[in-house]
Amino acid sequence: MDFTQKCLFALALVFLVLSVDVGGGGGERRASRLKKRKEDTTDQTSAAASWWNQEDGFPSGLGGSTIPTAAGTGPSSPGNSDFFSSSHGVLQTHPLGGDLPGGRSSSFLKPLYANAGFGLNFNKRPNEPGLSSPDECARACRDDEPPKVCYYRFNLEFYTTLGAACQLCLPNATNHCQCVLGDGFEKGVLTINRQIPGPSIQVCEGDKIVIDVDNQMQGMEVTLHWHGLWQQGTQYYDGVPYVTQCPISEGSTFRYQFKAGNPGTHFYHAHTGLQKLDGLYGSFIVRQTPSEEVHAHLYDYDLTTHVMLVSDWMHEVAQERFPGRLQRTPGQEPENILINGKGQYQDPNTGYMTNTPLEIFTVTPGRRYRFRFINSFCTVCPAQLTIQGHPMLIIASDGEPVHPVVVNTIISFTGERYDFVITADQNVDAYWIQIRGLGECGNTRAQQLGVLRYARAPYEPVSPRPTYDYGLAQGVVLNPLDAICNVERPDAICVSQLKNARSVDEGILQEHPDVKIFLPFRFLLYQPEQLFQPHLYNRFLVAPNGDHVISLVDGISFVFPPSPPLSQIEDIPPEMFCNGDNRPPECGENCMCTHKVDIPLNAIVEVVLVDEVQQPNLSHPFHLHGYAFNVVGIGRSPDQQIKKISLKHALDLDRRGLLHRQFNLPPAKDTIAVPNNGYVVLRFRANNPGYWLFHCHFLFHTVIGMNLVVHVGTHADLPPIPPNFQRCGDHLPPITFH
Ligand SMILES: CC(=O)NCCc1ccc(O)c(O)c1
Repeated sequence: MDFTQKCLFALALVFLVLSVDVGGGGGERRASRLKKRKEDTTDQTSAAASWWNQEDGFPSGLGGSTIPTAAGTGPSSPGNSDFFSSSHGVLQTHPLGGDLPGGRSSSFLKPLYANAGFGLNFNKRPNEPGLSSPDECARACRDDEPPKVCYYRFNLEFYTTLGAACQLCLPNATNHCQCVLGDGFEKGVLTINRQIPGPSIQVCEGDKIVIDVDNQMQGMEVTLHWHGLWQQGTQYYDGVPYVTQCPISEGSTFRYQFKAGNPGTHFYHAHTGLQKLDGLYGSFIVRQTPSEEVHAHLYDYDLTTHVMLVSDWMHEVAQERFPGRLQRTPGQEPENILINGKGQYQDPNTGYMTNTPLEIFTVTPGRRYRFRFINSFCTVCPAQLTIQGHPMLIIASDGEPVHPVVVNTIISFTGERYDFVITADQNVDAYWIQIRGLGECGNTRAQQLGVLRYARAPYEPVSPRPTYDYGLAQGVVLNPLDAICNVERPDAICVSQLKNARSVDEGILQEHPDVKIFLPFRFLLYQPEQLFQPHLYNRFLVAPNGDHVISLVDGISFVFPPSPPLSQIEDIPPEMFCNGDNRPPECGENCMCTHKVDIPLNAIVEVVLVDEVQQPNLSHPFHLHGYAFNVVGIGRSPDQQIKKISLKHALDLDRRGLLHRQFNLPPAKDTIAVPNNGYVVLRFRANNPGYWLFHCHFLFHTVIGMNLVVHVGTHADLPPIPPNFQRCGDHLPPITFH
């Protein structure tokens, strides 16, 4: 395809966008368009609010995924996908020069990291010297260069997909044009700088990060959590509401500032309520210099554009599903999946498919590419990633390097990250990338496609699209759902069987830890007559099967205190805190309090998570803030006659030495799925003082209490509270009317 053709296709897209009904655009036009839709489609309700493949759209067979990138930086010009390139795994600015990283990406519609913090907001940038822009920070890391101070400004708003901004996206737009397409379905969302995902933060280890979060969401409070960053020395900026900070109130700006202390593929997301599901998330990559990066020799390129962030996507705002409906799509299953915010949607009733662009990752033949995969799901569905014809060499999980292992399919859970290397050694062509939602997503058959495209190849593979039921061949699977992890097998490997590529703290490998904590977790099932009584307002979730439940960890359903213990411990009534050994009196099965486990600083801690949920298909991923832990064992009961694991049984297995533990380079992670009807043994050295949330990373389980706080050290171990740190809490003065 030559340049003129590319422009034509781009123009076709713009016209198509213009044909989308954006409302308020003249009654005549609107009426005639709606009429046209009537002829084109059978389902009026969904078609009227969607970006469907219409007969007058793209030439047939081309679809949205054929859209070229920005003029002059299109993937068909040789080598231009290698904006950062090197032959030694070093990230360098490509000699083609001229363009800023923000000016190119695999789609002109939404560069991953364009313009974060500048542009119209430029006047709000602090007037301080020495701040670097997002583009300046997304660079090749070098030993001979001092760290930068990377400044980001995040504007959080209510927003809408397919809005009027989508008419303004020109093919040569170098800035983000504020059009959020999602999967082509029109709906209300929450955005950061009018992008989903939000701006990509890409820095070097040791850089200082400053992020001004301006909350302009009407009637909402918010915090952002930097998932995977340990916040050593900056505990106050971990972003957990009522644990490490007061939430950012509407209209105010909160400045997060911390060092990019631990390298790797991380991400960020809202930690308040259900906002993450509505669009508040983005990638956070901390690169190393080639001399520090243990796997630098395994790849040629580590591109800013080869971040693959996957998220689940609903066609309504998240609150519609919490506590949840009984009749109309009960439960919390997502309608779709997005790859870097992009995708298409096929209406299961009409068969109509939107023609929004798919995400395209461009590679040059013969080269080796590092991909950084981030699972930013909210629901319970595991995500299965397969790339047609391209095995993946796993080199890191949750930012922590492992000994390389080749797999063909990765199964991951929300909060996990996997780094892998792909070699572009196949025919110059385009290849499908398939993300399938497993588990409960089998009901909606949610899946998404992307494209791995060799430079100068077509934009869409010629092979048929993999479908949910006839997908790409799985081959060797990382993290099989059967979780048989204590044996070598030809068809699969578990993340717990990967070997740590760094040395492991000797203390972790001792037989006996200093502290050992068993944490069983389950749901508490309510009968409606227990729940719906006068003056009783217990929270609950309506599960897909109609069950009304809350979550319990060690018999406790976590509630947030009114103030953050980190900054306002004196404002929290001491009786609010509890744990398995100190339950509130007479709470019975329904104990609601601030579950807090105290750990001495520097202790070696072992946690045994035990799945007492017993819901087939559900494996709960637990995420620990402030740390990476070593995964020492994953398993299920070896006793054939024991059908269901329980705390009692896990304790018994441990006494008999039958809990699976292996001490040969256990991998480090910060998020680990506890297999259904199984357990996980993890260990860490409690060397980071603070109040660290430890929780199931399923969003709807977090809001019904599947959390606890790991409190490490004492207040004397903590850095001082930042000046003018916000305060919050109850206002309960004496009643003054006498
Ligand atoms: C008593 C019980 O455990 N009921 C099942 C509750 C449940 C909750 C959330 C889900 O996603 C799910 O599939 C099922």
